[in-house]
Amino acid sequence: MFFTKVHGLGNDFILINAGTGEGLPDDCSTLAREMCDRRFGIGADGLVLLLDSEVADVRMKIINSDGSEAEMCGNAIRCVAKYLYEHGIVRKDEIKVETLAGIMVPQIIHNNGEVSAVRVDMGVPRLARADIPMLGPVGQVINEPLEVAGQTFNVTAVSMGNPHCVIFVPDVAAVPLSEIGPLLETHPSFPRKTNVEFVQTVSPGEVRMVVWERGAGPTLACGTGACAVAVAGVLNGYTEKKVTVHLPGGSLFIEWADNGRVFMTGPAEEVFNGEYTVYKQP
Ligand SMILES: N[C@H](CCC[C@H](N)C(=O)O)C(=O)O
Repeated sequence: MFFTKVHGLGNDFILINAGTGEGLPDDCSTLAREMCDRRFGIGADGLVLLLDSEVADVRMKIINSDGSEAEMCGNAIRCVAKYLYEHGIVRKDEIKVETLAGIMVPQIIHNNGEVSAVRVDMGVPRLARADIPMLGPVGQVINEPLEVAGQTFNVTAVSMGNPHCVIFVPDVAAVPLSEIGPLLETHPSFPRKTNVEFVQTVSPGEVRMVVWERGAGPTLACGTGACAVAVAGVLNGYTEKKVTVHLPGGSLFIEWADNGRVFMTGPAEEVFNGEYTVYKQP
């Protein structure tokens, strides 16, 4: 099985151009867990399968390193767009990608004859509690107290097709991410679990965040998470609708446009190609 290793700001993926899906196992969750294992496999935050689509240029199936399938992935879709363009598979500046969160439209950004970045229309954020999904009364979840391990966090919930629990703090460096992240990820208020973002406002146009991802744990970057953070910042009155989001792996530029849609701009890198053959011991 041939693969390409890609990343967006260090949020890394194994990308397989799978076409009809022939040759893939029925259970891709186990394949993802094995391939993503950083000791016994290739190592990655997730497995991205490119499949034929009847409604878009390609269908993107995202499987986290724990084997769970995600509705959408911001860093991966930038990598997918650049891969499709540079390999001549879809030689268009606007590429339609079918995902469980809907059809996303990454745009190739050129500079000096090269692909310098990808700008993605990430669609309209879902803010109704039921659409996150999150348990509780009808309405939005903005700066709402949530009890975790005897502590109370004020959370803002945003869905970019996948769920995000955003918490503003004075200093992200002081957040015990590995302790609190998994507790929030699996909090009973989130029936499909959630991604968890802690954010420090630097200025109305700049924030710093760390992320504990659903199904992957701490990652260097999260594209949908950066979008959720940008939306939460506006909802709480902390930031403007155009914001630079600094993550441990680098920065993304997010705009919540007047038409209600969120746009994310950032880099995508192809690192190496390989062939994955499982040699089961006899
Ligand atoms: N772990 C996420 C999927 C990957 C999202 C992230 N890597 C991104 O760049 O958006 C989830 O289960 O919702």
